[in-house]
Amino acid sequence: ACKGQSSSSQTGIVCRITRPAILVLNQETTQMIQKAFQRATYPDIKGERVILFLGKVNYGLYNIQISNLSIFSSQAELKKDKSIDIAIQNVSVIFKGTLQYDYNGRWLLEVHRSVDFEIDASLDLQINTQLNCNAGRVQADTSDCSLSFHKLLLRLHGEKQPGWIEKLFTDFISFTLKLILKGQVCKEISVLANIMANFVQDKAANFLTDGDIGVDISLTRTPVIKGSYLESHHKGFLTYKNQSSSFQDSTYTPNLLGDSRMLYFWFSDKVLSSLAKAAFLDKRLMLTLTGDEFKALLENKGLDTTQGILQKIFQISSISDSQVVVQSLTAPLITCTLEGTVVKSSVSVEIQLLHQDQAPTVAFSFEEDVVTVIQASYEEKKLILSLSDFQIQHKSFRSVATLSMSQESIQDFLKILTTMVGMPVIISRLEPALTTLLNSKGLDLFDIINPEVLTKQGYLVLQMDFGFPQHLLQDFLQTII
Ligand SMILES: CCc1cc(Oc2ccnc(N(Cc3cccc(OC(F)(F)C(F)F)c3)C[C@@H](O)C(F)(F)F)n2)ccc1Cl
Repeated sequence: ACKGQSSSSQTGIVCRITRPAILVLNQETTQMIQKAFQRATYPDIKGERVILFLGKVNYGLYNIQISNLSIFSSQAELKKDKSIDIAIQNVSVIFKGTLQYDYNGRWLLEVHRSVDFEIDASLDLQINTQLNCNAGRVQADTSDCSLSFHKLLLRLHGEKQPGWIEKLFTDFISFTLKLILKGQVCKEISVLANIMANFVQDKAANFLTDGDIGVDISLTRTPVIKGSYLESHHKGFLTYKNQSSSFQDSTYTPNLLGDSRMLYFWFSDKVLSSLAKAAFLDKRLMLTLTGDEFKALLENKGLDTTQGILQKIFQISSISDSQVVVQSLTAPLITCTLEGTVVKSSVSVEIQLLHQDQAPTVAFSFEEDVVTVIQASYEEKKLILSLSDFQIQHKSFRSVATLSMSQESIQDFLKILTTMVGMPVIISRLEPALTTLLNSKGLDLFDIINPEVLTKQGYLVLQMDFGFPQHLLQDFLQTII
């Protein structure tokens, strides 16, 4: 994916990160830069020079290590259609090591000296990061990485340092050191940037996978960088048992999302529909109530179980050995509208009699086509689903017992049963199940601020602010030695 930008970019999901988010994420830049300096290795610097009055001098700086590092500040800004420019000021770092030099002194006396040194450096870093697409994954290109030095001083331990060393350092060694620093630090920054990009990609893929159900989040195009946001476009195709199904969708246009909230996720409703289909195929859209649960539900809705059908039901099936099975007969169809998420599904409800030594038998069963309109919200780290509208289309009813009621009154009763018991129990089971699923992915660890779930014709938008995910950074920093 991505190479050569297939024109019909079938985008199912768009993630937009805006400037306010970049500022929050920038708070952790210093930790990343520190990590890069620490990971970098500094090769020995050896050489020989002819020094006035000393003749040929062999010298070498060995075992160069960082002894301490502090970073003053960093800024990040988005450069339209180009890169994320990160400027880091006043990195002050002290290197420690051993300087060894030897030369043939007067009367051919050989001089070998080894003295510990400290190099006191202060510098600025500029990293202009480009985001590319590589095999459907985000790739960070930080090759435009430059260091500018304010200060680079050599201090020798012990005796006063001979003038010629000072001159050698200033004229030559410092030049080599700057080259080495730039090369090593920028290389580590590139390594870390790509480890991080892979980390996010893998974490995101895991986020959108549960068992055999997954979402293909490979990029459909190179991430877009504008002045006030950056965004990535993903397929959003369903993968079920490793089969991927696609859909035609490129109804996304940038004006559908804003740039005042930190984070936006745009989902085509085809993504939601294919997830519902996978849940159906995975036999997740079924609910079983024990007879007792069913009776309790009826009672606390004030339904009289001594009248009409209910009386018949409880007459035939002694409560304890019966169960109610509710399930989807087809994959629900999900579409998004201004009113909310519309779920069309055909549902069957069976009241089964349980027997000791044989399969349950069905005492009553009925089928309905149900259309529900649902609004979702996320508060106190819990998903909340509220039903705003629904229609019930009665389809069929079967009963082992002969009922002395008209078809009409049976249908009315079933609609009441569905409305007062069926829907609420499905919602009340679905909310915690989805919340548990999200939390199993670690969503509850994120500090999500005032999340909103909006639906428009054909798509759903999640928009939110967030506090820096420290746990994610710690996770990430663990993955790198
Ligand atoms: C889990 C959020 C998500 C990530 C997706 O895939 C990717 C893959 C690579 N990068 C991204 N980015 C968006 C993003 C934003 C916020 C969090 C996040 O992942 C995570 F941090 F929550 C965790 F899962 F790792 C990913 C970044 C991409 O937009 C950019 F910036 F690199 F261009 N998303 C696709 C859909 C969804 Cl809902």
